[in-house]
Order: sequence, then C-alpha cells, then structure tokens
Amino acid sequence: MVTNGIAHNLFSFKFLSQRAAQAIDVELMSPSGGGFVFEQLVELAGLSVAQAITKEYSKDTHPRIAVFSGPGNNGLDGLVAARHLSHFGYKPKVYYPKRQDKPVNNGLLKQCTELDIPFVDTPESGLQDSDLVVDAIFGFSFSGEVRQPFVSAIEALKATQIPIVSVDIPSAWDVEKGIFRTLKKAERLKETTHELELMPG
Ligand SMILES: NC(=O)C1=CN([C@@H]2O[C@H](COP(=O)(O)OP(=O)(O)OC[C@H]3O[C@@H](n4cnc5c(N)ncnc54)[C@H](OP(=O)(O)O)[C@@H]3O)[C@@H](O)[C@H]2O)[C@@H](O)CC1
Repeated sequence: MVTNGIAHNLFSFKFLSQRAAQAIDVELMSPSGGGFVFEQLVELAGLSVAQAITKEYSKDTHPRIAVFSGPGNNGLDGLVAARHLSHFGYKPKVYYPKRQDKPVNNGLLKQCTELDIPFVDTPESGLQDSDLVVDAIFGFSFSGEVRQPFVSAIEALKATQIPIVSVDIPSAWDVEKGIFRTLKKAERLKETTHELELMPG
C-alpha cells in the first residue's frame, strides 16, 4: 500500500505485530497453508513494491531510483524491486553493502547485474542524482540499535529530501513500538509501502 500524506494517514493503516507478520509468512509457506515457497514470496513482494511505485511516481518525473538493500530478506525484496523497476523503464541503482552467499541472493544479484543495474559503494552515491529511494534495509526482524554498516545508510535516509518508499516498515523503527516512538521521524517520511498487506492471501 502506498499512501500520499503522512501523519494523518498513519493511523488509518492496519499494522501487524512482528509475531503476526512472521506467522503469516509461516502460514503462507506451509504445505497445508498457502503452499508458497520462499522465492515466490520474495518475488511477489518485490514486484508489489515496483508496481506500487509505478502507480505513485511516474518514470517521467521520478526515473532515477536508489534501492537500499539490507542483509536479510527485506533486502532481497529490494533487489527484486530493482529488477522490475528496470523492466518498467526506470533507472535503478542499488546500495547493498552486506551480502549473504546464498543461491537466492546470488541469483538476484546476477539478474540485476545482467540488466546493467549499477551497484554503488556508499549511501551518498546512491542518493546522488536520484529522484526517489526504496528503503529495503530492515523489515520485521530488525531489533536494537542500528549496527554498521547501516548506521550511515539510516542517517542518509533521515537527511534526504527525496521521497522514501519503505518496504514493510521504515528501517530502524522498533517493529513493535516504532510508530509511537518515532512519529516525528515518520512525519518526515514521504511514503510507506507495507508489503505484507500486498501479499496474496
Ligand atoms: N521471511 C520470509 O519468508 C519473507 C520475508 N520477506 C521480507 O523479509 C523481511 C524479513 O526478513 P528477515 O527475517 O531476513 O529480516 P530483515 O528485517 O530483512 O533483516 C534482518 C537482518 O538484519 C540484521 N539486523 C537486525 N537488526 C539489526 C540491527 N539493529 N543493526 C544492524 N543489522 C541488524 C540481521 O543481520 P545480522 O546483523 O544479524 O547478520 C538480520 O539478518 C520482511 O520484512 C519482508 O520484507 C518477504 O520477502 C517474503 C518472505
């Protein structure tokens, strides 16, 4: 879901607890439940993010998109979104500083590379000359204080004036209490994408 406006819309969202969000994933991937496999869910999540962006931000006005991908599955959603955004005619570039050597990660990296999507070394170079940033750093497994190498990425997101589209939740929010603790920060965020509400089922 992508919404215009900020604070007045935050309270019209339906938020899921961390436990509920994880339970939905388990249910979706259960053979007796949704029967989905992990890769399908990541693909659907990233595609949903890219589609949501096309609805809110035309490639004519916001062609250059920075994607910040984190170390977990939220970051994979970002890589998938980058690929679809490229197919949709946008010009994405990706900041992905902490990579896991797993088949799904490596496959998504390869697909982005083959589309000539640039990978940048710093958050600043990601944001430079970008019209919008996709925040796919942390999702529902984030906890505690932000650790490196993501401190500077979060600071860069706080400082930027371009629209931010967050996957699941704005990164570095306390998953359970963030909306109440960081409402001021949220008011600065332009957009929030809640991928879980876009999932099938
Ligand atoms: N699960 C699924 O099936 C599906 C999930 N999906 C998506 O994945 C998201 C959940 O994925 P996830 O569980 O990998 O968690 P996520 O928030 O991306 O990353 C956690 C990583 O961050 C790190 N980290 C944590 N705290 C930190 C800190 N304070 N400071 C710094 N680092 C910190 C920690 O890494 P570590 O530092 O421990 O190596 C950990 O590995 C979910 O929101 C949705 O978007 C969908 O694609 C559909 C299928």
